[in-house]
Amino acid sequence: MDISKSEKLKQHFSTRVTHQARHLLDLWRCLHDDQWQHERILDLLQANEKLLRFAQRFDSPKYIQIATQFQSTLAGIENNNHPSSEQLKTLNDLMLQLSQGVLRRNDQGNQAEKMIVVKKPIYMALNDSDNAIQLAQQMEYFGLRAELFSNQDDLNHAIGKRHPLAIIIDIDFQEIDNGLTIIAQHQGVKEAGSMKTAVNPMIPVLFYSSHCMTLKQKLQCLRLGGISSFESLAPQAIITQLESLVNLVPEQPFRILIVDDSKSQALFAEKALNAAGMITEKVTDPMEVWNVLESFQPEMILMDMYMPGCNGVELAKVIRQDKHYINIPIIYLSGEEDKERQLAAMAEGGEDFLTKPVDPRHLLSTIRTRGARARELSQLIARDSLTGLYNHTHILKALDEQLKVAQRNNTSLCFVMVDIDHFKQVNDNHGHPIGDDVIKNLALFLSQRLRKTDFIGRYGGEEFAIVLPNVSLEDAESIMNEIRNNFSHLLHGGLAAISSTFSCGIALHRGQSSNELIELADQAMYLAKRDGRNCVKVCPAKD
Ligand SMILES: Nc1nc2c(ncn2[C@@H]2O[C@H](COP(=O)(O)OP(=O)(O)OP(=O)(O)O)[C@@H](O)[C@H]2O)c(=O)[nH]1
Repeated sequence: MDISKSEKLKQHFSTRVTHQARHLLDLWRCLHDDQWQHERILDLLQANEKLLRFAQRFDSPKYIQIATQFQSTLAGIENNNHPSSEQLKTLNDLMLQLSQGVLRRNDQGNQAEKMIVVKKPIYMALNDSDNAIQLAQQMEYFGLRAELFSNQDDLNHAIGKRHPLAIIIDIDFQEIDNGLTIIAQHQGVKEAGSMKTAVNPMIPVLFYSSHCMTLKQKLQCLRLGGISSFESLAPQAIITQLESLVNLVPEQPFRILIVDDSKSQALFAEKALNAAGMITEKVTDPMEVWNVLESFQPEMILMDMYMPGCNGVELAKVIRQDKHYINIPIIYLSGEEDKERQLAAMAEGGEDFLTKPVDPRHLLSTIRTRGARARELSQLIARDSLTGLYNHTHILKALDEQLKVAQRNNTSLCFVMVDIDHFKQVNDNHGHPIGDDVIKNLALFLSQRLRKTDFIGRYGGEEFAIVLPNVSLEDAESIMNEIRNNFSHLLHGGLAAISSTFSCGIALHRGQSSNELIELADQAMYLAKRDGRNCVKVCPAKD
């Protein structure tokens, strides 16, 4: 076989591996909204077997190893139908590794492992073709591929042939309300105005209207699978919405600490939570809570009210005195039926009160709702309000944590500083709102182009800091150069349409402390500014 033929075959299998990995990740993601049932496990096993087959033909050791381990862990679950916390942890780690591989780039430096990311296109049907072309161009810089349609027949044909990642459609495409009618046909919803739900999974749709939509129209859009409706074609908002659709990183399972002196009750709660994919740790001696809090780092505590030695309310009070656990939701689970006592217990720091015997569905829905809120809250605390990236404190925390991981596993790590060029002039010449727009676009751009497992933070005003785990200096430089180049083509500020550039300094971790590493990246960035800006410098410098 000649080289080009074998290369072609390799590419063919690499695409299949990527597709199959994405499919497996999708199945895994759906599982988190549901219970672990036998059929679901069989689906996962089947998808994983296929992935293993493709990976073997593509000769990819990394994917073979992930799929083999996934298979043996799943096979262990098959018999008793729901996973233990240990099995959940293993599976989750494997899915995380898989998602890193099929994201935008693979940084192993090994050609055989480099995957081609095939993403479904986005179908775009807008009356304003100039704006559609401009939006499509901007989307391309974010790695999103759009296919444009100027008539309904072509659009219908394309949807019939292949479902896109999403559709962006004018509600008045070609004629009034025609966009809504087209989508209703494809989503299997006949009466757009009724409460009927579609039979098949819906294609995500972003509805656009050049005029102010009525509430009735907005409701129609929602019922037709609309994830958003827009009255402006500003790329940033649209790309942010699309971004959530391509995010493949599996959500981390909830970590719940169960405190109950009754072994059988603790076991009952553990089984119910594990069966819903949550990781648990149980403590039957309340005096042990402190040690487990530290080692397990739970996101929520499910606590019995009456235990020997101390009761749940006292324990909740002590836990809350520690600033690390001040916001941790505590849910009491008890046979206490006296409402007054229940309320008194909640006033002492409990989030909710469930009376035994509790219906497992009630238990799960309480934990999911409280857990999701608690996660949102901690995200808000860790995030910068303008960009949604980690704030200064948390990016440094992420750097410290990742340095420990790199040291423990003997893996590489790069720290990156990014600073927008001549930003003062942007503000002075175009005003602060346009300056803010540039900052937001760069944040979105970095989030889009880097792996979801990288850590991106807003370090200061127009300065960003990035932690790239498992990346060599050469790869980090080439990624940041590609991002720098693409960013310089982006347009910001709507009608003002200005472009902007950034300078970048990268330092490779070689056993330094976090402060030393920051200092090195800063020095490299200084060199980038000194050498004319709009460039990337690395430290240690290349010979
Ligand atoms: N619009 C906006 N401006 C900000 C924000 N934070 C900081 N700035 C501005 O960013 C500018 C930074 O300017 P300088 O540090 O002088 O650097 P520069 O003009 O980017 O020049 P070089 O870094 O040397 O290329 C200052 O004018 C700050 O007021 C923000 O959140 N929004």
